[in-house]
Amino acid sequence: MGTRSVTRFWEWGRKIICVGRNFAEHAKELKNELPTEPVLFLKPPTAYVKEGSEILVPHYSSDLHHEVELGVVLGKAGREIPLSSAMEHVAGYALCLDMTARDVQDKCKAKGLPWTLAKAFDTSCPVSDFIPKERIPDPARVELWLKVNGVTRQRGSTAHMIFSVPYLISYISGVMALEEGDLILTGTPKGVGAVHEHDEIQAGIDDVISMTFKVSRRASITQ
Ligand SMILES: O=C([O-])CC(=O)C(=O)O
Ligand SMILES: [Mg+2]
Repeated sequence: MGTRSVTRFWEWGRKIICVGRNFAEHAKELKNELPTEPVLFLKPPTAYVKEGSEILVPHYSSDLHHEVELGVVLGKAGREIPLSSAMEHVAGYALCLDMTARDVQDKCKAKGLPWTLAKAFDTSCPVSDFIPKERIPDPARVELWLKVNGVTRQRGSTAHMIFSVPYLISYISGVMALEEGDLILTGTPKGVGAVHEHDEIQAGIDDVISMTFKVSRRASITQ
């Protein structure tokens, strides 16, 4: 492959590592306990969707939720990364949605099963353009917001994260090697809720970026 730039990280086919329950108010609204260490799950790179394409409700869900999150784009590989140098591994950021089939996730939770069907389906990871690191001098001071059909549903500051961006990088790198082009979704603030076919989702980071997606329904597979 010729030269490729991490500014188009979604084309690299690398890991998407998601952190759950990283905001106390969101853990509470879903009646989950506060985590004592980060809750992690994965999405495949086929989950990516960019502005101009639609978010598809999976055919097996009738309760698709939006979760607006700050994404961290890795610029440098590493394992067992110390907290003190964690930020050197960040190339930049992206505004992300962790689309979640909540009805399916609730069933998985009740049965103690993994969340793959609820979190990893095609179009479950809408992302903005790459945001260079300099545009966000402090990832603990990012104001995230999300509107559905013009009505504000989520607004929250990353100041309220339970585990900080450098801590997450260090922690995750002790579980799995981080690679250039990986994306870490850092968890959603409160206010998650359902979206339906024909809805318009608008999300943003104050003073930095915004993006818009339409919701459509995926046709069921006839077997
Ligand atoms: O609520 C969930 O499904 C966990 C999660 O992804 C989050 O907190 O961002
Ligand atoms: Mg999430």
